[in-house]
Amino acid sequence: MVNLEDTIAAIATAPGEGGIGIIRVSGGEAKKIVDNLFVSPKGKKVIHMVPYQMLYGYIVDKTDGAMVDEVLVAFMQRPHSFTGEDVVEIHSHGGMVVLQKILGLVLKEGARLAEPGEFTKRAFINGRIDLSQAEAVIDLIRAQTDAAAKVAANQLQGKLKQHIMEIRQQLLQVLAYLEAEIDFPDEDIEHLTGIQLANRLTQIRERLNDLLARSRQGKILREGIRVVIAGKPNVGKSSLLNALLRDRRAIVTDIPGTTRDVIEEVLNLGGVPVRLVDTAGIRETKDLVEQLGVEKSKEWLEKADVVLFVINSATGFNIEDAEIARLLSSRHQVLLIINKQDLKPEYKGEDLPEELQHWPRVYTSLLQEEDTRKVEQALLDLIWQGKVVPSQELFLSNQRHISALEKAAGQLESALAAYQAGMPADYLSIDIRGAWETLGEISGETVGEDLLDLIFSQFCIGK
Ligand SMILES: Nc1nc2c(c(=O)[nH]1)N(C=O)[C@@H](CNc1ccc(C(=O)N[C@@H](CCC(=O)O)C(=O)O)cc1)CN2
Ligand SMILES: Nc1nc2c(ncn2[C@@H]2O[C@H](COP(=O)(O)OP(=O)(O)OP(=O)(O)O)[C@@H](O)[C@H]2O)c(=O)[nH]1
Ligand SMILES: [Mg+2]
Repeated sequence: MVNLEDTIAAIATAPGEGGIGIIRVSGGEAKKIVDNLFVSPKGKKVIHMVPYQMLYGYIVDKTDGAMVDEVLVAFMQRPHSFTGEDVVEIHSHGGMVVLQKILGLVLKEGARLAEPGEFTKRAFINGRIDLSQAEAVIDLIRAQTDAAAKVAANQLQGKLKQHIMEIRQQLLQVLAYLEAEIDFPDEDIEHLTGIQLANRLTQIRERLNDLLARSRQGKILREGIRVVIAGKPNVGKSSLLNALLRDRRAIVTDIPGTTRDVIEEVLNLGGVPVRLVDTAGIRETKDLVEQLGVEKSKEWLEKADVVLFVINSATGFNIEDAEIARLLSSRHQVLLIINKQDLKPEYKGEDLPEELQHWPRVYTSLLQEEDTRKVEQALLDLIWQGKVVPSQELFLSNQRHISALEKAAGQLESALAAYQAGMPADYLSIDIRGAWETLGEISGETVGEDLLDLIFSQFCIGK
């Protein structure tokens, strides 16, 4: 456990070529420490820092009186700062030597180097933000697409926090009624009827389920999905990869067995980070290298979220395709790509086995640009399953939060079941209290030190 009494400091900007760099100092001594290093243009040593006003001057190394850099200094007075403590920022030139030198001087004045994520951790511990907002900070920094950044920004704004607070409040109210029931069963105070109680619990559970439905999308935007292109040799898998990437990434020839190794690329599909994987055509083969490729294809199929299963209109669905279909399980989402339609436009998949008929499908000729867009649209439809939540309502993407919501929904479910089985009030209250506690894990009110440390250690230094 790190000491929160210390004044901490770190370089907050990315190391490298930036024009300006920021050293952040937070804690009780922040003002004094920077004051000791800062000299105003008139040579004044002890300066008056006005909160939220930039001061111009120099950082001077007292040991030799040398000017280290020309800087701007900003002071944010507690509790009105990111961490809730006094924060002073030194905005210097961006070079690493200058930044390290100033940081060194700040440490010499008595600050300690901040742990990764310690500024944000302090913001959390001082009640400036809840845990879901702290986690949103990491997500925002790591976001790879616009949409993922939007989800994180919504969460940082406190939209999830708000829901969790309200739901926990509702649970507490129900608990209060139950306690009254348990403690003063005969007295003339307001009791909930059994039906009212069940209604309230059902409402809360519905609210949790509604949040969970939205979280699926948030998670996709945050983590992306893995899309594996599979099929027998020569059906046009690599052509599809190239078309989606708008790039000649993979070798395409009319020789079956062209692709030997998996090819992985990242694609931004309407804001969804898609990890697109082209695989070797799956077939029985005597060629050792190809065999290894086929093994790898099968391994990747296991890991796929979505499979683009490519078949060839000219040959129809044959025994080789059937072998590959057997490798797909109900866990996979499958989009059938019925390719080479230019060779046999009348083929409409009529020979597909009954159990595969329900898969969504696209008819393509990959020699045509607009068919690529048809594949993209079908893929997006499959990913979103026709439900697109307005972007300002997306604020849930983190598996930790999703698991807690699922657990809480389950606890309410079992409270309802207990009610239906006619169990006594104190029995119900155990599950309801459990749900209240589980939701507190999202906001961070009921999590242990270990988990906090784990979460904040994922941050970068200076955040
Ligand atoms: N220079 C700089 N830029 C930055 C940050 C920073 O710390 N320093 N941030 C750091 O992540 C982000 C901005 N986040 C911040 C969050 C709260 C406060 C803050 O001082 N809040 C006070 C005052 C608000 C007000 O005046 O209304 C408060 O909440 O009381 C500052 C920055 C991004 N840009
Ligand atoms: N006529 C026609 N030819 C296509 C179409 N799509 C791909 N091809 C051709 O089919 C051949 C095989 O394409 P690839 O993309 O290499 O096939 P693949 O599935 O990756 O094959 P392997 O890597 O061997 O498994 C190439 O000559 C492509 O130009 C299409 O829609 N129509
Ligand atoms: Mg290929």
